[in-house]
Amino acid sequence: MSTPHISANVGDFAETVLMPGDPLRAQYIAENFLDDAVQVTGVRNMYGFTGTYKGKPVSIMGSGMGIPSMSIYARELIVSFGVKNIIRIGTCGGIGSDIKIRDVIFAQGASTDSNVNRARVRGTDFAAIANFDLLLNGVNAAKDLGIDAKVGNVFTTDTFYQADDTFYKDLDKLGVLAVDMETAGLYGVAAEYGAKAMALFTVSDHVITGEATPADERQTTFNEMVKIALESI
Ligand SMILES: O=P(O)(O)O[C@H]1O[C@H](CO)[C@@H](O)[C@H]1O
Ligand SMILES: O=c1cc[nH]c(=O)[nH]1
Repeated sequence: MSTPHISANVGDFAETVLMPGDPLRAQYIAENFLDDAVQVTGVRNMYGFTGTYKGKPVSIMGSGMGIPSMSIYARELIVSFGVKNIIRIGTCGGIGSDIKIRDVIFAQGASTDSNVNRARVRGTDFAAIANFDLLLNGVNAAKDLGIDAKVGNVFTTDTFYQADDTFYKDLDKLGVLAVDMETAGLYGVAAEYGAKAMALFTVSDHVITGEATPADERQTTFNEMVKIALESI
């Protein structure tokens, strides 16, 4: 059975799917972290894989960039392939003054400049929040691995290149930790279709200070986040 964007059979995906934005990162994770990983979809080169981690079935699939792309894949995974848990593993821009590049951040909630969650409930402000169990398991896994992760509100934007960069300073005053481009949409889709979702990121750059992770270090910090996500399952 296939959907417009996923060519796979029912049962090809595990109940838990980890989703980085980049499909090549999905492939990297499948090849380096899973046992017996097989590719289960590849429509538009948005690769998805299923294998096991420490004996537990798990899938990894790219989400693409932005709420519309993530929302399409998350909905199809939940509604057509029976996926119960989606864990976004992404990169983000740091906002808070105590946020450093390479930090790991859990998105407890996701504010947004997108209209998708208002559209869900008659124009009201739906609070896009992580599933508590997934969040708790993730935070505990980070602790067990000795990784000092931050937990809090993030901001999901439709606009990677902000016209007015003082915008981030206003978010900082409200205690927002970081910016990404998918999480508020993922949390809304999961709530609408009865699945659990949670997102964690590594900070690739700081949108106020301009500091950025050197390319050769990105893989190491990315690996830590993947390990947290896999250990949390
Ligand atoms: O690294 P990923 O998961 O793609 O996440 C971040 O990187 C992309 C922007 O460069 C956006 O998708 C943003 O959310
Ligand atoms: O969405 C993102 C991700 C990383 N850095 C940003 O500025 N935005």
